[in-house]
Amino acid sequence: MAVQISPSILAADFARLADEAAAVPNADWLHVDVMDYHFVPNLTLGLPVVEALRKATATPLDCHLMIADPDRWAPQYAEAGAGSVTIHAEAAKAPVRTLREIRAQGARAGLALNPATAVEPYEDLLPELDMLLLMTVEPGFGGQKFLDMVLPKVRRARELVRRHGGRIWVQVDGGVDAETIGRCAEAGADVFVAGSAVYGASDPGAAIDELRAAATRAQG
Ligand SMILES: O=C(CO)[C@@H](O)[C@H](O)COP(=O)(O)O
Repeated sequence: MAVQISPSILAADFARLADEAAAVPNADWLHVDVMDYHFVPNLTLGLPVVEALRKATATPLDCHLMIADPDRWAPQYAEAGAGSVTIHAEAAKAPVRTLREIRAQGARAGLALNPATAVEPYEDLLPELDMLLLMTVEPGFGGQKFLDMVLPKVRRARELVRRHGGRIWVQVDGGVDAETIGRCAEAGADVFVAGSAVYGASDPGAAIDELRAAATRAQG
């Protein structure tokens, strides 16, 4: 599948979110990290900001819920207009119901796995999914170093997805930059979240072009 780049607004200026969204017109998605001080030791934003961003940009929102009770809140993010809503396997208590509710609201449904969470136990959930998100840092903060140990899991996820028809996107998130993105693409990822590498660059749009080119080259 063609490479997709999803810049993470966690690395953007929160006081100027509409401008920051406008600074990346070539992004496929805008990655919105929702954190609640419980599932991760950080707090970011919630539904009102997602609703406001939805009106401020035409770029679809890729909401990644790092929250303790995704079963309660995920459908509301889809209802608020997110194009994709991803819940964590480690937090969801009723993932089948929640993933179905996300889809019923018209959004794509994603399942995220922390670096130490294996993908194989979730094979039976694949029919409920549009995307698997493999964290390549421990969730909670931007600007961390990419964890190479996740790359074999990216390969295994791609193989599982292939056996189930190849329809599901494989997203990587954390420490993705112009160097690490090639290894992720080569391992089978096709959707790339990048915070610091995009919003830390002097020209965020050019940084996206560079990431896309590096991933496309590595896909071969
Ligand atoms: O979900 C997270 C962190 O928990 C990510 O989306 C980060 O925001 C990515 O930031 P960089 O590692 O690219 O700076």
